[in-house]
Amino acid sequence: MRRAFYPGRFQPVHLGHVKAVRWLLERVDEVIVGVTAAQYSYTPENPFTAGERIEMLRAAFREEWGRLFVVPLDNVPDNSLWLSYVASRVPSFEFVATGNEFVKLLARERGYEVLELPLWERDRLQGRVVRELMASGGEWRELVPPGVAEYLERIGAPERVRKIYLSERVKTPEY
Ligand SMILES: Nc1ncnc2c1ncn2[C@@H]1O[C@H](COP(=O)(O)OP(=O)(O)OP(=O)(O)O)[C@@H](O)[C@H]1O
Ligand SMILES: NC(=O)c1ccc[n+]([C@@H]2O[C@H](COP(=O)(O)O)[C@@H](O)[C@H]2O)c1
Repeated sequence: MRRAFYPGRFQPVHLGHVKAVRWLLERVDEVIVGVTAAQYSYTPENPFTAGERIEMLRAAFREEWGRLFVVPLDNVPDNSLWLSYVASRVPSFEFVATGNEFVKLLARERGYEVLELPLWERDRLQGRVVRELMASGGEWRELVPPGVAEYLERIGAPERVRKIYLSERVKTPEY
């Protein structure tokens, strides 16, 4: 059984994540999706709770669900201990899948094989862009899977993100 650990904050789930998971499922049998920074919510960087992010993942991966483990993981203060902590919380894995250079470094130093994820349309397919579009009243729906857009509307996500950005005085760029 070939398993990859794929970490991300999923704030929110977007079409880049969908591409990444499908790409991975062509190469491994199962993917452990680590919902990181699980202890954070209602902040500009992390507006959604871990539970909400898990609901988004299910909406995005209904067909693939049987081959995924989705595990919420708090961030830990000491980076050198992060992957040991992760290994104690999730099913066993041999690969770490990421496009993030820092995660690659930590993984290689712990002896994991890294699956380097290609990035799709990175200028627009990133969580920060989706959040900023929500905050500024822009068109964010086309950047996420339809089921995720529906879910985000249902929980009032654009309104939440706008209020968080306003209360934290986060500067939103003009789109
Ligand atoms: N456009 C994309 N194409 C492929 N993989 C992506 C894309 N965007 C993010 N990923 C992958 O998903 C993981 C990170 O997910 P995460 O939700 O934390 O990041 P993000 O979309 O860059 O969010 P943020 O802008 O909030 O930091 C990384 O391994 C990254 O390589
Ligand atoms: N010390 C830690 O807890 C630690 C270290 C590295 C990455 N992480 C998490 O993994 C995520 C990796 O995803 P990104 O590719 O978005 O950076 C980070 O956003 C972070 O939440 C946590």
